[in-house]
Amino acid sequence: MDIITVKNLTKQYETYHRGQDAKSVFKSLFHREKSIITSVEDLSFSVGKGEIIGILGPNGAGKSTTIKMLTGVLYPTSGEINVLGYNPHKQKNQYVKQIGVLFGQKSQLIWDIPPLDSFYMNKEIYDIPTNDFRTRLDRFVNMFEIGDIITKPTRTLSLGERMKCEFIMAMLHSPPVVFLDEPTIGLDVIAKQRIREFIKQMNQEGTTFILTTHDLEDVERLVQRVLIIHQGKKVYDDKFSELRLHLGAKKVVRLSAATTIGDISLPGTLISERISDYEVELEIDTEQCKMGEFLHILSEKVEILDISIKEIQIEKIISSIYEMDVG
Ligand SMILES: Nc1ncnc2c1ncn2[C@@H]1O[C@H](COP(=O)(O)OP(=O)(O)OP(=O)(O)O)[C@@H](O)[C@H]1O
Repeated sequence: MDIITVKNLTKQYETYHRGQDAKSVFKSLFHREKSIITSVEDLSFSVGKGEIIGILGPNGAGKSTTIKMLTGVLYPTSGEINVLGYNPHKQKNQYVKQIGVLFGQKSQLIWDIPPLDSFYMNKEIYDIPTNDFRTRLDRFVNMFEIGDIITKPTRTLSLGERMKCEFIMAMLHSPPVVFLDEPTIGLDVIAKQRIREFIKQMNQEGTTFILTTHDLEDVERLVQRVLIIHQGKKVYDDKFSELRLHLGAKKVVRLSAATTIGDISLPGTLISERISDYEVELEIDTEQCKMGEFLHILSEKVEILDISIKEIQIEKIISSIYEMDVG
């Protein structure tokens, strides 16, 4: 069952040219030339209940703008958004109670007071019954093991501690849909792991998550479906597991040899990086060149010292999708 539908969503920003040099900056004080930036263009997708969907794309692709429109922070220029039957920007007051929001770069906690006081503030804002509030708070604090820090002023907390508290802020009213914009940005490996476990647990209990991230480990560990946007447009929307198929059956081979490695002219084989005369990284399309055949021919050409065979990196697959779109 779809609980989010987005149809032909477009967002344009109006900006004014100021120019680079002093003369044009001065001129712009009297006459400002307007220009339009299209951040999101004709974007359509839907999200089913219980999904974890990742919105990916390079810097400036329009991910945050999309999340801001979905959460009702920004008005779309055109198009439609329906989340749980609500129109986010038109029914904002009722809508905010249905969703949780976390912007990795922007805090919802109040800097000078302890997180616990901010949690109590949300209890009032969201009308959370006292018993539910206590049960959820106890549970989340135990899950994150942060019982000892929630009474310290927020400004004294580490980034990881603060982010865990931000998650609690976003989840205390038990929203069915949660939007996360860069939820693990700047965190260490352990904190990232904790946060991913938390998201997974909440998802298993029925929460739908829509997240943006540049962290491909978030994607590999959490996300079931990816939506890739580039220059505001959707360029990919499918299961994460299908992403690998996009580049065919490619493998990466790291090879070091006792002798100089010259050109390896085999169909479906390409030297992707030459580290030295004796060490290279190759990309092999195993549909065109079987691994056994490759190894056999290779061993006739060079004296192999070491070899490793890996799956192609997910970064490469994703950037190949942007590149295809760029043409
Ligand atoms: N308030 C604004 N006024 C004008 N242009 C804006 C505004 N906000 C965003 N943009 C532009 O819209 C485009 C998309 O920005 P957005 O922040 O949505 O990208 P993003 O995919 O989230 O990028 P990043 O990964 O860097 O966070 C960019 O070109 C950005 O400069």
